[in-house]
Formats: sequence, C-alpha cells, structure tokens
Amino acid sequence: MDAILKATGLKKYYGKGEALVKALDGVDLEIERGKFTAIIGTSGSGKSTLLNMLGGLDTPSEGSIRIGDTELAKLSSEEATVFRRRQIGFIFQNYNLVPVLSVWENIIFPISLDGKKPDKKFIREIVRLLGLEKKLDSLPGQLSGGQQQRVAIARALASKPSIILADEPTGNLDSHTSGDVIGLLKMTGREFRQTIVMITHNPEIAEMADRIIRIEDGRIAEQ
Ligand SMILES: Nc1ncnc2c1ncn2[C@@H]1O[C@H](COP(=O)(O)OP(=O)(O)OP(=O)(O)O)[C@@H](O)[C@H]1O
Repeated sequence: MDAILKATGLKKYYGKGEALVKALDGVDLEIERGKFTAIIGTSGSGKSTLLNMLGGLDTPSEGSIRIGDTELAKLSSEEATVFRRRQIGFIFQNYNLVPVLSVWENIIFPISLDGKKPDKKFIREIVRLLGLEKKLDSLPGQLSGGQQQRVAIARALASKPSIILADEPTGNLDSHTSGDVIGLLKMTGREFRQTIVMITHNPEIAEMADRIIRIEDGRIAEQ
C-alpha cells in the first residue's frame, strides 16, 4: 500500500488516577494515498481525538504519526503550523468561516495567512465544481448550511493540500444536502488526487467512502 499517512502505537490519555480517560489506546493505522476513508464509532469512542492527532492539532501521549516523509513529532510548533497549513485541509461540522469576510475571501484566507498568492485559475475551477460562482461576494451568514459547508470544502481544497481531514462535515446538514456535499467532496478529492479522512455518525455517508474504520473505546475495532 502507498500509505500517505501512518500512525503507530497511538495513545492519548487525559487526566490522572481515577479520572484517567484513555481516549486513544493503541491505534495503528495506515491511510492509502488518494483514497476516501470514513471513521465511524459511538460518541466518545475517540474519533475526534484521532483526527486531531493525525492533523497535528494535538500531540499524542505515545506513538508516532508520519505524513508523507514527515514525522510530526520532529517538527517545532512553528514548523507544525506551516506544515498543517500547506499539507492538510480541515473541514469542521460548524464550517468555521470568518463571518465578516466574503465567500471568496474565506476561500483564500489560509493562503493569504501563508503570505502566498492564490492560484486563481485553480480556485475558480473548485468554485465551479462546488457550484459557488454566484456566491463569491456573499457573506457566510447569507448562505444556507450546505452552501457554507461547500465554501469550507473550497477553502480546504484551495491550498492544494495532500490530505483533507473532515470532522462530522455533515453534522449540521439534512440528509439530502449531506449526500450532495459529500458527493462533491468525493468528486473534487478524486479530481485533485487528494486523500480524505472523514468522521461521520451517518452510516449512509460512511458508505460513500472507499473504506470504513470503526473506533471503539480508543481502539480500531473493524476496518
Ligand atoms: N480535552 C479533553 N480532556 C479530557 N477528556 C477528553 C478531552 N477530549 C476528549 N476527551 C475524552 O476522550 C474521549 C474521546 O473523545 P472524542 O471527542 O475523541 O470522541 P468522539 O468519538 O469524537 O465523540 P463524538 O462522536 O461525541 O464527537 C471521551 O471520553 C472524551 O470525554
């Protein structure tokens, strides 16, 4: 397998003594380049903890994570920030758009933070695929939930990251819109050869992935 992401012996413990929570308790995982993986599991099973570790948003208590040729633990916090911004696109349940910026400004925001020039031709193609052409001057508050999530997807794709990590991207959407949004995510992921790892509670949405991983009590129960 051509693994773009490899986690070995991943553990994350919170608290101490009687309050100890083993959010992740020994996860070994390889994610194949270019594939769409869904992570499912009951509430509190450790899905978000795992995704946050994989994206370098949090550090494991034990174990290692390699993305491409980069060992995350070897990066300083500044290097990790730059690495995340360039290599990973994040999509969250609450969209996390900046309310005072237009749709276009939101989409190019992470690229501007990086002091880079956006590839306007590439971003226009993303905008077209996601059906956002007529909304570029709108503010997020003027859009529906599904439209806001499509903006968040465009933003995640815009910097051409190798990996997209999505935590419950359809958590606030109705089932029809959820299917549409994930269909678009899958299509754009394939178009731009990106690897997608998505957490979902929705079995129908999980079925749209190439592979499903189930987490139970901080461990991988099934794949
Ligand atoms: N910062 C923290 N401090 C203490 N415990 C935490 C912290 N973050 C998560 N936990 C605990 O770790 C466990 C796993 O949480 P996590 O958020 O990863 O679960 P999840 O599977 O994503 O749940 P959900 O589907 O409800 O979002 C839970 O028992 C949670 O209470």
